[in-house]
Amino acid sequence: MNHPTDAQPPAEPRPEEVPVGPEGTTSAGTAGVPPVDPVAQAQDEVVAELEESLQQEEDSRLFPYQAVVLTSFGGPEGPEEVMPFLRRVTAGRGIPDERLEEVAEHYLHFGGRSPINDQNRALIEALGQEMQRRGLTLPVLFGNRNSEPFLDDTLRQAHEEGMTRLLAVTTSAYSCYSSCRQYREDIAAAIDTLAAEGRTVNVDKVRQYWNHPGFSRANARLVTEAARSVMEGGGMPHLVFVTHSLPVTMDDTSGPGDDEGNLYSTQHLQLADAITGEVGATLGVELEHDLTYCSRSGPPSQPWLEPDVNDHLRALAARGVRHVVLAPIGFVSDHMEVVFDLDTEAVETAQEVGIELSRVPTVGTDAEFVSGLVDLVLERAAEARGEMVAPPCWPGDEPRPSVCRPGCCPNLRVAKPAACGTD
Ligand SMILES: CC1=C(CCC(=O)O)c2cc3nc(cc4[nH]c(cc5[nH]c(cc1n2)c(C)c5CCC(=O)O)c(CCC(=O)O)c4C)C(CCC(=O)O)=C3C
Ligand SMILES: [Fe+2]
Repeated sequence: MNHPTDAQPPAEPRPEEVPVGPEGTTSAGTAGVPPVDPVAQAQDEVVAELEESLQQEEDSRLFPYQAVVLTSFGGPEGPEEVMPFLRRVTAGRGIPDERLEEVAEHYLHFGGRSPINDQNRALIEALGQEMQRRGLTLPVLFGNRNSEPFLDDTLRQAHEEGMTRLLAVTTSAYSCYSSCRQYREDIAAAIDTLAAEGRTVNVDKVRQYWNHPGFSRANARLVTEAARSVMEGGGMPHLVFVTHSLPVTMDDTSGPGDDEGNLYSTQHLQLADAITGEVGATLGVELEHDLTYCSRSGPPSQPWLEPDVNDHLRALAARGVRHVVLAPIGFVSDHMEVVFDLDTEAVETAQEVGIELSRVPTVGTDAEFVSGLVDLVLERAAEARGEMVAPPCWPGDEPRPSVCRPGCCPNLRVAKPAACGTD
């Protein structure tokens, strides 16, 4: 470990503190060995002790966890992986074949390689660096739901190395079945697979972080930068926020219970409003904004959240809007849904209708976001130790629970066990 720069230098030891060697002699003056300066040696020992106690104190900030697991969707990394990946994602889900072939085309258009795993490896690297900077020594592992490295393999490897209490950080910020419970079901399935091999592993999860400032404020800053450069070019930006569409029934049931619901769309609307207010205040203008959706799938007869981002760009153009800042607040990195559905399709639509589109980057490995994830890890560890925590929130003052409540964001097709919750 490096010496912490802000630590006090060890005090000069007094003569009576100079340690005594095993034979009852101080090491100075031992015959045949060059004389050792007893003061310097004592200082070294004091430093070593100090470092050890610092180390223990540091590790206790993450107690009881032995590793963080970045838990993500996964994606193919070569053309031969595309169809097996898509079949895994859609198993038992009634996605029409035409839709699968169409999605396979999107991947093949990029050489059959999704950027998502590389982006997650970069995030793991950034998380590791930020933890190291703060003197936190936990390993950061990688486990996917739909592609290698699979979550169960990662947990098995961790167990083989003696780790049994892990903390999942997912690459999904909001609340709905696809963004939360489905991850929890896949974590439970991985835990079950290991249990069948006689291995016991516990996994907790950080709260959904749509309103953790590390995520929300980083998004606000990125949108501000994009809007500012449109204004510097003489345009008036119209803010279009975009997220993954869902079947309306999935949005209706997102959240703590049937009577509440619509948590997914509500969270996005609240964040879009808050960011718009923030950008406007920073730039000294009143900006218009809307929330739109992308990446719809499922049969046409099934209603999904609307408006589609492409339809909305056409409608805005018809109203005379010329400059759109497109903010993909629903996504954490520039993966396939962003590079295809937005940077390919939406960009084409904008060109067709004469809109100048400036696409805001996703949070990716933004330092504020990465630092926020480390804060979430520390927060969850403190919570697991039974300490009082004051979870920071923006917008609003309601953090999502890190242990999901019974029945939240239900699986509408089959009931399955889910980890990190009370049901
Ligand atoms: C809310 C949400 C997120 C955001 C939260 C999160 O990040 O988890 C997300 C992320 C992602 N979705 C992804 C890919 C896919 N999603 C699909 C299908 C679906 N997604 C849904 C929702 C979401 N999806 C839904 C309701 C479906 C319908 C079928 C079902 O109910 O499951 C399909 C099947 C084909 C199709 O229908 O398009 C694919 C291939 C990738 C990987 C990208 C890459 O490879 O770079 C990522 C990050
Ligand atoms: Fe998806």
